[in-house]
Amino acid sequence: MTRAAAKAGSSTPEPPAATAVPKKATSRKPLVNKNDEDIAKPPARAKPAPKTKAVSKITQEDKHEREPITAFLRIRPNLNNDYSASQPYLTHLNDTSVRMSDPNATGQAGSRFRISTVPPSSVYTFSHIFPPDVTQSDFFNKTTLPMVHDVLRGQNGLLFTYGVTNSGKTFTIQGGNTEGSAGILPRTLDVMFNSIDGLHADGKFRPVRLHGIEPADASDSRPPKITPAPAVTQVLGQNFDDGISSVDADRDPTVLKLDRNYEYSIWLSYAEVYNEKIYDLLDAVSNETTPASNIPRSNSNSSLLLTRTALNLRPSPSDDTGSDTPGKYISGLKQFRVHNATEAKALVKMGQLHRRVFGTLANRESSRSHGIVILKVVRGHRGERDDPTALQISRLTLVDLAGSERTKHTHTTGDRLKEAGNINKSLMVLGQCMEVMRSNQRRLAASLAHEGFGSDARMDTRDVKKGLALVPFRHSKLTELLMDYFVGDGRVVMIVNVNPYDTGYDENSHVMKFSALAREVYVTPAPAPMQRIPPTPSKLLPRKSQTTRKVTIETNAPGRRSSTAVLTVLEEEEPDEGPSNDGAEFANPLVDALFDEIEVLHAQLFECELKCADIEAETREEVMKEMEERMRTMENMYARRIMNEVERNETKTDAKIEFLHQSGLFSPVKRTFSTVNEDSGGGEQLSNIIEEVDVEIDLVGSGEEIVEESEDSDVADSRSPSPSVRPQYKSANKAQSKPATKVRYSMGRTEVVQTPPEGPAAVRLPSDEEDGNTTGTEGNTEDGDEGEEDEDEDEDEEEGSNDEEEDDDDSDDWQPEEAPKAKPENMRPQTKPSVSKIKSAQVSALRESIKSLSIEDPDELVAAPAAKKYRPRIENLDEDLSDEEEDIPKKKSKRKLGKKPVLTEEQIERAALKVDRLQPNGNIRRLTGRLG
Ligand SMILES: Nc1ncnc2c1ncn2[C@@H]1O[C@H](COP(=O)(O)OP(=O)(O)OP(=O)(O)O)[C@@H](O)[C@H]1O
Repeated sequence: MTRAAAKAGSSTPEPPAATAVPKKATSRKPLVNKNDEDIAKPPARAKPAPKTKAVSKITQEDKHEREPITAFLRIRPNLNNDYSASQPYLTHLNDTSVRMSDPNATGQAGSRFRISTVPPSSVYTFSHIFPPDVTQSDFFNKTTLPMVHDVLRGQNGLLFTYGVTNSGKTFTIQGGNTEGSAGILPRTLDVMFNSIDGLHADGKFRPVRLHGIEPADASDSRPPKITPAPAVTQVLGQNFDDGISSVDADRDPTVLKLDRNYEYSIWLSYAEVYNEKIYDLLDAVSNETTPASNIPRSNSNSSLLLTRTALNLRPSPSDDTGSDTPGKYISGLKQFRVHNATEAKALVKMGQLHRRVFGTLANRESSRSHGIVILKVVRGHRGERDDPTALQISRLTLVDLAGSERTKHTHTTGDRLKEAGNINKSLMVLGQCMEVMRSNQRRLAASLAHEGFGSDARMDTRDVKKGLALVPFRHSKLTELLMDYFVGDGRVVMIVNVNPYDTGYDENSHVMKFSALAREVYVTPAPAPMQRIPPTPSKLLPRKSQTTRKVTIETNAPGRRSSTAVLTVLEEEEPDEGPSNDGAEFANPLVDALFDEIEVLHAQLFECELKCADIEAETREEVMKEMEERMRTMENMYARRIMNEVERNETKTDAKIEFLHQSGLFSPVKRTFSTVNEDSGGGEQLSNIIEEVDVEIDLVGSGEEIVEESEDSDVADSRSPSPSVRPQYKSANKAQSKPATKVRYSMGRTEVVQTPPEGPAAVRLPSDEEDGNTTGTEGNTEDGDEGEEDEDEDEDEEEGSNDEEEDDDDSDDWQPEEAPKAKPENMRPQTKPSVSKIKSAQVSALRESIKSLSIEDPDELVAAPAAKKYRPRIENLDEDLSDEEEDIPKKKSKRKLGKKPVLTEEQIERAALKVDRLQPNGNIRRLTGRLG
């Protein structure tokens, strides 16, 4: 853009704020475009020759009302309840304002960590807000119909949709496939052709550049050939005719009332801006370099080379119009004269097909390019048909912008990153242009509002304009192409599309901010100027640069086989003719460099934000993992502690139970005993041996308690059940000086228990082996020797496993505070010599008889190897006993017992006889039974 153009662009006058409008504004002429009579007497005829461009511009601007860019908001419905889980972050306050609240900042976790600079809640105002349930027809009538009317009366107009991906931009422009869902573009075509019905011009002239006109070819009046290249249709596997027949099914019946003295011809072009290059979507796709055999068939992967050429923008010569209105046109863009809406819609359809074929994301619905449809209306008075200077050309440009989301939200890389960068660049530049225009307009308004004298006197408006900032239209193809609208060449309407259920709150906030900014920019919707015959356009220079890229197309049309094709797209660029040959444009390298710098800084800012977000996410994850690990460790530790505590308590309880058993406080000791049935006649018959006798040989049972002399305490001592008992016993005897000694005979084994006269001071801890012996005996009597051995083996195994368990447990279990060592001699229990020698002799004899039962060492029988593990701390045992005596479960008496020696029947018999002989009236209870 030239400096002059930039100045002109930035010189849009002040907004019509009450304070900013000088008295001069009251003398402005009414809007000429509102009156058909004004159009009938176009300004070109009466236009005085401008002395200078600047003066001319000011004059032209001052003639027309300025108005802000109109911004409409359209809220997308929640289709198919896709976002049922989320709440919309837009609240529809009234027809013009809406509140936007960050869903992450409403007291939920994470709001403290928001890195977004976007405020959590803001109210935005629009010219009108359309709720999700607005119909396409209503929307069109309120947003676009007035503009269509203006265009047909000679006024230029620009309408563009702005919003993030999936917000409904394409739906708004093109519409859907269902009845009544036609969008703005097809409805515009319908209304235009409905309105000019019977008013078609003969088409002697065609429009060129922005405002130019030239004699038309005869071919221009023929209907356009609406057939995409065969390659394209075959690639897509679609019959294009089907598409055409369906385009006109949904028609808008609106008819606008026009001045019937005028004739009209309508011309259509369709371009796209992709990767900062402009392509013609209605140009025939060339595949000349590809042999016909290479045309891809269904499901084939053969490559097809398609070529298209990128077009340049050229400044529209000012002598087209005689005005200095700047602006650029797409050089070489094809335009077709369309005779009816159906024809026009078919062309649009073909353009969309090409857009899809050449799009890098051909299989996605998302538009990554800016689609631009330009409708030109050539209007001439019936009486001046042959006078080209009486013709007026107006333009309506409809732009479907690409999604405005940033790269960080789309996880774009490689080519997509470049593509996204270019989309962002053009939208960013659009925002910058608006920003600069707004600030220029404010400065100008402030200067015009200034009142004063001398040095304080109001500056000359021309001087103020010289100091205004340059609007950077040239920095993107999009703004360069649309710049003439912003500098006073028509009305501008922006449609903001928003999907309030989408997660892109930040992105939508930027969209809203952009719209707020746009609404503060004023444009001058001047009527399109009248024409003069332009000079013949210069010939195109030979093509220069080429780029190729691969595009993969997949089709999945319903009812058809899916097909895949790989295309090679050759994109050529026409040589840029450089700055305008009319001298209207020159570049300022410093400004260019500064804008480039801004872009670089913006890119760096994006990068930094992205990195920050990544680092934050990583840090959060690390912290979470560490916390989880710690929690797990603590959980395990506490679980282990609880287990240890439980085992310790169990051990303690076991020890107490054993202690109670031994101390006789808990229950009578029951033991099994096999003996000879007296009734069998002398005990000769083994068959009469009692199978199971619950016998307690209690030598004290009938009141004959054998209490040994202190000198015989060795007996008791030596038969102490477990070494572990001894210190306990000893300590108990310290308190109880007169322990009683009980000798028990149980199933061929003898045990002598020191029982203190009072309380449970004397302790004997039975071993598992002991109890096991009892069980084993029961089994033996039934199964005989063989079974007995098996049983023993099984028991051995079980014992082994128990021992293992116990050993394992030892590591975690409660440990005795102090393992008792050997009992010192002088600590042996002392008993009073209060028992008769006869009884003592009887005991000795009994012992002898037991010895004779091949039991070498009776101590072995009562040894309690496992007792070492269960050594209760007896200091507090009395208390514990009193507390827990009641709770001791009876099943404890059935603990698994150890192995014991087995007596033969003969031995049992002999022992029994001896016992009988010794104590014929003794307390031996015999219960009859049988063996085997
Ligand atoms: N108002 C609406 N009513 C019904 N469906 C809608 C509406 N708006 C959008 N849609 C549907 O939502 C989907 C996305 O819309 P669309 O393609 O127009 O989004 P977009 O903003 O153009 O996306 P992109 O920028 O990626 O091209 C489409 O399926 C479209 O039909």
